[in-house]
Amino acid sequence: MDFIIANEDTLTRLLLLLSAISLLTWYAWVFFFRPNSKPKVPPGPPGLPLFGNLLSLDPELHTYFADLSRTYGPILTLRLGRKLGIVITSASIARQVLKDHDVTFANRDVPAAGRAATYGGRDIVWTPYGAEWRMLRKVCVLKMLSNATLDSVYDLRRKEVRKMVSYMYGRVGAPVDIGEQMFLTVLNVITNMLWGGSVEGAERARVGAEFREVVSRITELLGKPNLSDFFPGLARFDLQGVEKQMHVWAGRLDEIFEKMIEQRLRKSESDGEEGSKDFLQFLLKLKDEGDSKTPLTMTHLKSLLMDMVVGGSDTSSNTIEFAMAEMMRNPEVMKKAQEELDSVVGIDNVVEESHIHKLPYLLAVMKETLRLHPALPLLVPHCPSESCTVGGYTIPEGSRVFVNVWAIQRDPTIWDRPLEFDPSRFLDDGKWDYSGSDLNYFPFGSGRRICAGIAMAERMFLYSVATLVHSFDWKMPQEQKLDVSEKFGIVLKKKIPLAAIPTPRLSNPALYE
Ligand code: HEM
Repeated sequence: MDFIIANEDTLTRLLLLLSAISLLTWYAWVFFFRPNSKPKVPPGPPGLPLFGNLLSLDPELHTYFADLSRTYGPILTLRLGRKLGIVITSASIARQVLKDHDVTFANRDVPAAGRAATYGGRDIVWTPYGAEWRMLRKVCVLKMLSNATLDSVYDLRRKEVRKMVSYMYGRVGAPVDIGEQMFLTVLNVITNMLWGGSVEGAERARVGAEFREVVSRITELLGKPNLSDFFPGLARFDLQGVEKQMHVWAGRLDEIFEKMIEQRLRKSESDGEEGSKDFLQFLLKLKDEGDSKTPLTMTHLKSLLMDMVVGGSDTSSNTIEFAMAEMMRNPEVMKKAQEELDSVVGIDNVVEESHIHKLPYLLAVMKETLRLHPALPLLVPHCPSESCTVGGYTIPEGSRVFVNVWAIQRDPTIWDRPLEFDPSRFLDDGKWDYSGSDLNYFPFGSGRRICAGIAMAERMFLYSVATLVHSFDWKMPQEQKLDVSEKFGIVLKKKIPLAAIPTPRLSNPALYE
């Protein structure tokens, strides 16, 4: 009997021991050895409780992010209050986001400022990927930004560019603010296409300066880190006043839109069907026709006008300003561009848009300008609609994804002498284009959310820059240094505006009329 009891004791101890060993083994497997089924979020700098990395953000986000990537690698995490920011700084990871997982990342993380500027985010830029976005984009691309429409309104571009040349001719010998003049020109082209509105004479400078300030304030607010975005619970307090300011600035544009729409409706009533053929007229007609599935509403209509004015103006004019500054800083580039123009256009002639297809060097100047100074250095932030694995890490649903195209296009492993402005790197082969298919060079973005205005941007840039450098030689006022440093915003701009002195190159004063 004693023997049986002793054996039972041993058995119990043995069972207990085995259970303990199994438990320990399971624990070790789960916590130490089992591969984690979900990869971790990317590494990133340590942050403070609650605020994370918010307080250490540098206002020059594009250079700050590039610096961080040198420590934390091509995909890194920033804790921005309650939101995760993911920064991507390599072509291969950018490809995964914008191409391989295109649909997952086709949404935007709409900032409070964006919502305030666009009637609740009802425009192309901020609307989530889906039927409404497709409808808006189709309307714009087909009816305003297609090559066919752009061909049909060449006269508008010509009129505005000639007006600018004539203004500059009148100021020969004195500095001209090139960014301001280009902004006015692009704005007049856009508003002419929208509702036939262009301003002349003294009004041109006044209205243009006002518009420029409004657009510049709007893009500044869109690029500014805002607590409302990082602590959604605090959004209704608008602690930094970003939304309030945005309502003021965007409200100024809204007043203009309202006025134009009202005028147009009155005119349509009196003229009947026969009326203008501009984009506003087309949109009003489309709104009235209604489409049962995804109708265009008045809110959509106004937010499209907002996209065209804000998205199309200083992106193009800032790029042209950078190009002029880079060419002036690199006189051999300016010389080559002028020689090309002289041989294609001639010195006793004016540039026409039909010439631009015959100017490969100028096209290379545009590509090189957009490589070094991409107008949207972090694109427009994307946002995954569900958690997704990228570069071996998890990007959680709802993160704000910054693709640092500015840094990728300066990557020394891709680009030889990356900081040098050398358009000839784009001459040898047709390898680099604006399609976004090569993620080493994608100044207009890539994938579904690629820029909707590439054709227009290309024409405006090439035609305007061709005209500026064909018509004039340019120099800096004596006491001023030429500089190409940048100021971050959702749209990159020159820190110091370029004011340069034009000297006529063409023989006949009639060519400046
Ligand atoms: C040099 C000039 C320009 C550059 C470099 C540029 C670049 C870009 C970039 C990088 C994006 C974001 C792509 C992404 O997030 O993946 C974008 C979006 C957009 N751009 Fe442009 N852009 C320029 C001119 C224009 C013009 C002239 C217009 C129209 C008049 C325009 C309209 C738009 C619109 C509507 C979007 C939003 C697209 C969407 O979310 O579906 N852009 N642009």
